[in-house]
Amino acid sequence: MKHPRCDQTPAWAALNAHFQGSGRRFDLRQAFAADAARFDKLSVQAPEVFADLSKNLLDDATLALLLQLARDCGLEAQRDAMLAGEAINHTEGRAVLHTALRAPAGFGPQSEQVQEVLERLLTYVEQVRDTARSGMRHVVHIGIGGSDLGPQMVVPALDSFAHGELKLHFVSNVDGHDLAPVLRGLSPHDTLFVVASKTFTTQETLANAQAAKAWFLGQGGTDIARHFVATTTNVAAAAAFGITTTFGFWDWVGGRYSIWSAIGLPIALAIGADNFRAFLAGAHAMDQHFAQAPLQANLPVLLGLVDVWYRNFHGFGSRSVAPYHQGLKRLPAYLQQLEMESNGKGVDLDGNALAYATSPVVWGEAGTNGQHAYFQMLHQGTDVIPVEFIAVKTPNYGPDLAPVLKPLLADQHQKLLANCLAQSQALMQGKTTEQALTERAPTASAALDAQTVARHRSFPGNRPSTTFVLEALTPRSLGALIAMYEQRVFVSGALWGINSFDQWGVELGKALCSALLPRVASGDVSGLDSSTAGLLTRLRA
Ligand SMILES: O=P(O)(O)OC[C@H]1O[C@H](O)[C@H](O)[C@@H](O)[C@@H]1O
Repeated sequence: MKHPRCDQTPAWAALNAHFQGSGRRFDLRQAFAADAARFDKLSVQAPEVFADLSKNLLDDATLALLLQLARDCGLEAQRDAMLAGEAINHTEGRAVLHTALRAPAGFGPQSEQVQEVLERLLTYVEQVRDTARSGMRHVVHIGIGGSDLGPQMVVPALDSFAHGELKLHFVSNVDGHDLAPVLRGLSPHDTLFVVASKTFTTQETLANAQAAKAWFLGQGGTDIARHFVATTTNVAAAAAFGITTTFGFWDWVGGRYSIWSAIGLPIALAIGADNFRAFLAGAHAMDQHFAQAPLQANLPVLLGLVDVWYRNFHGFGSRSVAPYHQGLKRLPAYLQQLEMESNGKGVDLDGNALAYATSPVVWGEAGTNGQHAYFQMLHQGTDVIPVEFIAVKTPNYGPDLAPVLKPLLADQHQKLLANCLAQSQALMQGKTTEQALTERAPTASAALDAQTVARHRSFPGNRPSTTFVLEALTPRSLGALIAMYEQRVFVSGALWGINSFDQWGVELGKALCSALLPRVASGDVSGLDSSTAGLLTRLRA
């Protein structure tokens, strides 16, 4: 069924008028002063994730119009079509059913095959974990993009749940500087290689897998069948490569949504079967919330609506993610693929060029590190960049924490939380020149007059942010958090009327790379543009 594109709806026109009127002049400070209940009204408790949306540029009228936009675009019907397994990835003729991977047995589409692989995978996982001390203690996961970013993000995030004897390594880049240092110091007899590729055709992954296999045999390794496993939808290609132990998944799982499939093998190896099931269960709980909660209390829906409000009306071009948990340091990279590969599209479902913006740039760094690098721009730069803070109430430093560290790290955790709160407060409050004038600036140049210094030291404020709070970073809460982001990306994509589930934009570079590869070897630059020819010649010289 066809649904109206956002810009073809009455709500879109009404939002435009509202933005041109009071919407663009909205002031957070006044909104908080005028309404003591703002936090209560604009915060949502979803499964495992509490979200404070109150520091966003939203008033009742904006929210009502955004919810109307969701209805005008048939968001609920679009959501239900995805969850029911309709082929909503229409350019590839595929369903989009990553939600089926985390549903309990017997629930929804594809359950039987999902459970069959999951059981086999988790049985294998427990065998490897049980014998890690005497068997394979190192796992080298080889994959890229959606076959890498998820495990690479989640394994350190859940470090305190990890098997003490198993060490996980990740190799993705075709650059040998990725593989070489990982293999240095490893020995084939206690190393397991996991070759992860949905298609099993990806240049980088196949090159690294070939090199790993050659290294394994060269170092005296013998049992490829035991030391190499593949996670893929292309079991035949893995077999042709010489890998007989394979855990499959299906074309209705997008690469960037595949963390819940066999691609999650390294996560399951690290945290074990029960914790992996909890990770899936957390995501399923968020799916149920997304499927059932009324739009105005539906967290992924509200987030997606705010994204559209900022991108298309305020014109904000990027969003920064600041997880205040070191374990989540790879979350921004994970979210980059999730959001920018999904929604970085320029045509609607019928292939018509869009007259409005789609995916913002998503970027970030773990807090507090980012504060000492680019937060300057967030506070005083000329662009308004909404920031997303993630705070975790209760830390977990894992087993065997030295007793002397306990009170010290408890204190550090308080500092971490205070920093997180201070940043969103500072973005919102800002500081006027008059306020700055009342303060002494110890490092200010004596040659400058006070007014000039105060202008440099003032902050515009009224800069929006969202803060998510998790009780603790656990397999379950992390599963829910990731699912929340996935569904939110679905929401903005559905309103924009784009296909969030293909990625044709990565193909041209791959094709040109294939054409250039023999030229890099031969030096033949005939017919190339002068820049490419000049660079190629220089790189070969
Ligand atoms: O899993 P693979 O088939 O090896 O693909 C790995 C990655 O490469 C592609 O270029 C896509 O842009 C990604 O969506 C995908 O996750």
